[in-house]
Amino acid sequence: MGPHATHRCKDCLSGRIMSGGQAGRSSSSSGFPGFGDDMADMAQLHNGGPDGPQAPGGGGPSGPGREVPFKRAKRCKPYERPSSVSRNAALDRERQVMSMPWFGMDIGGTLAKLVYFEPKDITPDEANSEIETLKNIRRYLTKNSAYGKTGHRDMHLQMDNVEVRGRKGTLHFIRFPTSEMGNFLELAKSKGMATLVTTVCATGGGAFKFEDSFQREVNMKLMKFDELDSLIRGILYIETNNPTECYYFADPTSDDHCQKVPYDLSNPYPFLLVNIGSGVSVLAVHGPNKYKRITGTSLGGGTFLGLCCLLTGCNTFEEAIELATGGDNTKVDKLVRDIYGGDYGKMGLPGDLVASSFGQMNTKERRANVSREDLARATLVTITNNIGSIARMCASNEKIHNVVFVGNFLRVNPISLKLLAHAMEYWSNGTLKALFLEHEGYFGAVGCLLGFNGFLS
Ligand SMILES: Nc1ncnc2c1ncn2[C@@H]1O[C@H](COP(=O)(O)OP(=O)(O)O)[C@@H](O)[C@H]1O
Ligand SMILES: CC(C)(COP(=O)(O)O)[C@@H](O)C(=O)NCCC(=O)O
Repeated sequence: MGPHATHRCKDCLSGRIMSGGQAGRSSSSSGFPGFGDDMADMAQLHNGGPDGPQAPGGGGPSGPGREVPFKRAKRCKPYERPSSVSRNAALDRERQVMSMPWFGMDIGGTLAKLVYFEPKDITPDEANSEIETLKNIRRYLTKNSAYGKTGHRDMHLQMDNVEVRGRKGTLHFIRFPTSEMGNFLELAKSKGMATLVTTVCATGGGAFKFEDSFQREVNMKLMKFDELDSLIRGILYIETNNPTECYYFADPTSDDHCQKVPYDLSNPYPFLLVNIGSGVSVLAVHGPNKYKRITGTSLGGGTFLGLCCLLTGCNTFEEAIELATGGDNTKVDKLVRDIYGGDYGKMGLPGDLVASSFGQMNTKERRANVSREDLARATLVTITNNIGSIARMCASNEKIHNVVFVGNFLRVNPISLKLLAHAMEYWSNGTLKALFLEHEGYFGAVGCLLGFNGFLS
């Protein structure tokens, strides 16, 4: 290592997922420490090195997981002082990233999640110099709860008085269908986004798929982050900032006694993380920067919605859940008692256990007797039980007791929450605990918004 080389790969520093507050506002060239000349280089490292962004942590579809620390260790390299050209590029990048508005975006297979940071500590000087477009965008986002036909702000999830990149403010949570990306970009353009120098922190498959459209339509650069890194970073940040984020269900099968109980996740490791989005990823998390993707399944939230639309003619997730709420899956599924006439005692299988999902639907008579509601319920139970079963096996293999379920499949979906809670407890004789988080599908978006803090602290 020469005199200008310092070994400062982030992986060699102690694991730190930081809240923005840990980077103050007054000691770098930009006034934001941690966003100094080396930012672009660090960003390159974070994104998987000069060869481009890193792939999700799995070893291929449903394949064996690869240890993330191993992958990173390979990238560990001595820091070299950037040339003046790359220093200028880094400064440009820094200016773009630090200029408001600040967004974190997770563009998934079904939903795009947009987290907007509204600064509340604006000084009079800043307010005076703030351009009108920026003020309008802030007003538009924070005064409305619906955007166009399909954009929604989840006001109940809003987080006030939080610190991001050293600034105090409010986090707003917005979602829209990924299929509406074209309309979103048009709306953003109509609000003057293209006239701002903006870099948006982005994650999820869509950060790659739509990168060119963002540049072309709204002159926005996407700073890409890996979705699983972002997911974990977001969970740790939100959990730290919201004391009532995590909960479990006591007595999940009892209509009368089931209740949501807060759970303290401040010492979370190890935990199994099951992200139920369009598809499902299962991770074993041992530390802020130490996790592996164990497996995944393509039978996820997208499958539930797709099958439900096919079977019932419904058109939205909300409609699908409403139908399922009024349905009875035992008219569709074949239970152990339908086969045994009761329990299969020797193997400990109770009579009311589903033996075969949709197993009754092979006869005309049965098909004639099921409602759309029953079909929706059976679809929901099938997908949920399958995920529960995979989660349980993974937890048992990894010898992990806490299983944290996230992802928008769990949105407005108490049936699946309770089924998962029951399944974990019942099949493990009480050794596994299913935990849930209030911000269900927004962790990736928050995590990538915080991205810099993760490696510049
Ligand atoms: N309003 C909604 N529209 C579509 N799907 C929804 C909605 N709310 C919840 N979901 C469920 O959430 C899943 C997407 O979850 P999410 O975590 O956002 O994953 P992704 O990143 O793959 O889009 C859908 O497949 C569906 O099951
Ligand atoms: C490819 C994905 C990581 C994309 O994430 P998503 O948009 O579904 O949240 C996810 O859909 C997944 O892990 N699918 C399962 C692939 C498998 O292991 O079979």
